[in-house]
Amino acid sequence: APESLAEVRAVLATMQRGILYSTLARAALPVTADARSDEAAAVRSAFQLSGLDAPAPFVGSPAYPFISVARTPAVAQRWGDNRGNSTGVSLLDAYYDELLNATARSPPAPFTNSAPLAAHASAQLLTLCAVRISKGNDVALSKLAAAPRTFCPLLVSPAPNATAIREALTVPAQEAAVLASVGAQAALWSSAANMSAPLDAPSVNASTPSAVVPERVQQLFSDHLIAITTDYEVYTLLALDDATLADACAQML
Ligand SMILES: C=C(O[C@@H]1C=C(C(=O)O)C=C[C@H]1O)C(=O)O
Repeated sequence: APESLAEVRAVLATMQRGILYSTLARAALPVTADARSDEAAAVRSAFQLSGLDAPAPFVGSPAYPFISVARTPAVAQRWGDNRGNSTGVSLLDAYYDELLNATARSPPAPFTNSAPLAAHASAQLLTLCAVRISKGNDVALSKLAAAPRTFCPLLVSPAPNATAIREALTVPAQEAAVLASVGAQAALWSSAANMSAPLDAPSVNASTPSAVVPERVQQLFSDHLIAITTDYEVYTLLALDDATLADACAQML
């Protein structure tokens, strides 16, 4: 049987912590224009050389293609997202063209050999993002197992409607909870601790700004990770083979 949704969400929460820590690690390193384009090229080719970068979205099972495919309106619509909120770019491009520059409030000046460290922090961050997205597979299977009456009628149709499937998979309250916790963690973990706070109720020194801009970390999740994770959930259900689908839907009868 698939994992429960609660179990999968606990894994997503753990991935989120890893993504946050990698964001903080990268934010502690220099971001110059040169370093940015050199690093982008190095990280891009590392992902490609890994052999896991597929030419089309969602081809095969490796996690990596999701971060290098531009989420154009056509791609978003293919996975049932008609809300017109496609970014038009890949996560990788958004990271190097926008997010990296805007996330750290005051990156340090370059120092000898800072470039490899910075590239490694980014590669780790992007890898964790790809793994987080790949968990959409488990999320979708647990939702199907928990609510066959909702999903089976949508899936057995000869021409399944991606928009209806996406709507059934989308949980706005959970998205809001994820974004709230991302914002809180980004602020708390990158700020100076309030040393007089009680141990069981940590807080930050409000007079010192956090090292990263929480809204930019939330943007990584709202514009990219949640959207692409949901794409992969839709893909997973559309790609189920007949035997698996019959099995999942048998209990409904
Ligand atoms: C991953 C889930 O599915 C969707 C995507 C979410 C996410 O990426 O965090 C959150 C809620 C759902 O809209 C989930 O329900 O947990």
